[in-house]
Amino acid sequence: MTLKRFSLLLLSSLLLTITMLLVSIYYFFYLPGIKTEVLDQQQQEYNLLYSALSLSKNSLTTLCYDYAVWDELVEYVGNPTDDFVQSNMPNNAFEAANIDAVFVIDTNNKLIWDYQDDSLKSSRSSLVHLFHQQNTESFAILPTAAEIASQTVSSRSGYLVFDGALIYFSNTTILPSTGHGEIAGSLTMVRLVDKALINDISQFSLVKFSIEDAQTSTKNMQEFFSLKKIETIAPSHNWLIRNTFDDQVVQVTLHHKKVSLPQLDWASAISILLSIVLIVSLSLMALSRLLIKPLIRFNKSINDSSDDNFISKMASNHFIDELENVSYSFNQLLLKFNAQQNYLETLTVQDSLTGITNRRGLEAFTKRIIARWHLENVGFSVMMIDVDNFKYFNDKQGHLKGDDALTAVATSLLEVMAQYDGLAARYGGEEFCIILADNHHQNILNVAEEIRESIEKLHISNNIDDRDWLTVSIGVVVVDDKLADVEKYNFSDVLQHADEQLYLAKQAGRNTVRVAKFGD
Ligand SMILES: Nc1nc2c(ncn2[C@@H]2O[C@H](COP(=O)(O)OP(=O)(O)OP(=O)(O)O)[C@@H](O)[C@H]2O)c(=O)[nH]1
Repeated sequence: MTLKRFSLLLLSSLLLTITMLLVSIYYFFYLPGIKTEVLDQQQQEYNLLYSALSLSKNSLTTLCYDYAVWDELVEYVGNPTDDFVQSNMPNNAFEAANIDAVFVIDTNNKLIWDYQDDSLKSSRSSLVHLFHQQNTESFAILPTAAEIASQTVSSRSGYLVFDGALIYFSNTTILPSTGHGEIAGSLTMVRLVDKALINDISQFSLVKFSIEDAQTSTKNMQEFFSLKKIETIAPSHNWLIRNTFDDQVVQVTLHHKKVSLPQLDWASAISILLSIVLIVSLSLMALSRLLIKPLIRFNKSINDSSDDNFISKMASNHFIDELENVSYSFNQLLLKFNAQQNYLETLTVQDSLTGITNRRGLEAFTKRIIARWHLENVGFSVMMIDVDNFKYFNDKQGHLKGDDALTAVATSLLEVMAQYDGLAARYGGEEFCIILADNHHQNILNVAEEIRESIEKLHISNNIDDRDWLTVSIGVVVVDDKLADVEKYNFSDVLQHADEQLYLAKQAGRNTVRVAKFGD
């Protein structure tokens, strides 16, 4: 698998993983959290409504008891006076306490005094009638005759429907404040659960609710006045409130503020997905630019090198440190490799003893000269240089000294040739060859003489014949420009001619130069 494909695969799986992670977070963490939060809120709203409705019930019951168990009221039932009413039962006190009706009844169930709010005034007789009517043995609202006779203290409260409206009543036997003694009658207080009260409770509890007639489908509806746990999220929840005779009277509907779970917003989801795709694409581009492309270039430069044997340096200044290190190490390796290569190449064209170019190097150099000669008919010169009586030298002074002498001769040749356009090489054994671009007869003769003299001036001890120093004989051939039928000749012909001149130089007594024109 290519690196490009691998990174594409890697980033695709990254894209998939991020998407799945986001979806999982949404469904397994975010949504359940929100669900619990909404359920908690709905439960709190129910608890608040429960407390508020209970408070409105309980406060009436407490107030009724406080008034009923009171010596002055006992006295008043026995001897009703306007003074008592004016100073102790003012209408505005009941209005302030949200009490819509108050009835003081003696032990004979005779109405002694009553207060009714305007909303109930028109139904005054019917309300009292209702109390009496409902007062049976099984469902009593007022103390029964038997209870009065047996002086049984009673306290009753509950819901009733009156003229289609829900009322809450509380009835307590009138007793002296000690809580003992003869029952003087009973006190009934009524609170109308009308729109005004519902509004008050709504404002007080900050919960919106309504109370309506119980619908027909109340079979599975639960009782309101037993603290409930809300199990499901819904826009509203319903409960029943029964009247004191256990009839299903009204249903309470709590309208929740937070009613639904957040829906998946497709526009947001798509924009998140697009953002992820964008981020992943940018990452891919960055990865490609910073890592993949340099590696591909790196690979290409190595591959290309196998075709032309030339390895180019790897580009540096990479953003990724490791890549920079690889590039640096590779370039260092390349430097070492090139140095080795150069060294090996030098070895193939360098004479190991004298250090100057060997015969192979000479042939490589000659190719260019010969090419120009054949193609453009440009002339040149060749010198064959042979150390005189070298066998004798070796025999007398030893082979090692002979090697040193050859090295000294080669070095001297190099020094002289440094001034001229040409190449000095060891041709083999004690024989050297020089190729010069110049083909001016006199110039070449001068160069050859300079070489001959420079060797003699090395003063390498020889002691042969009458000569003290080691010398060389030189055979020179000058190849003129514009030679006729140049294509007929090759380099070996030139060398052979130079060799002939060398032979003549030896014949002439050695330590001498012989020059001839090629072709003569
Ligand atoms: N020390 C040493 N001797 C070498 C080397 N190569 C060739 N020789 C010697 O060079 C000598 C050449 O001897 P000859 O060919 O007889 O020629 P010469 O003695 O120089 O006589 P002329 O050329 O006629 O002056 C031989 O004894 C070779 O052994 C070398 O690399 N080192």
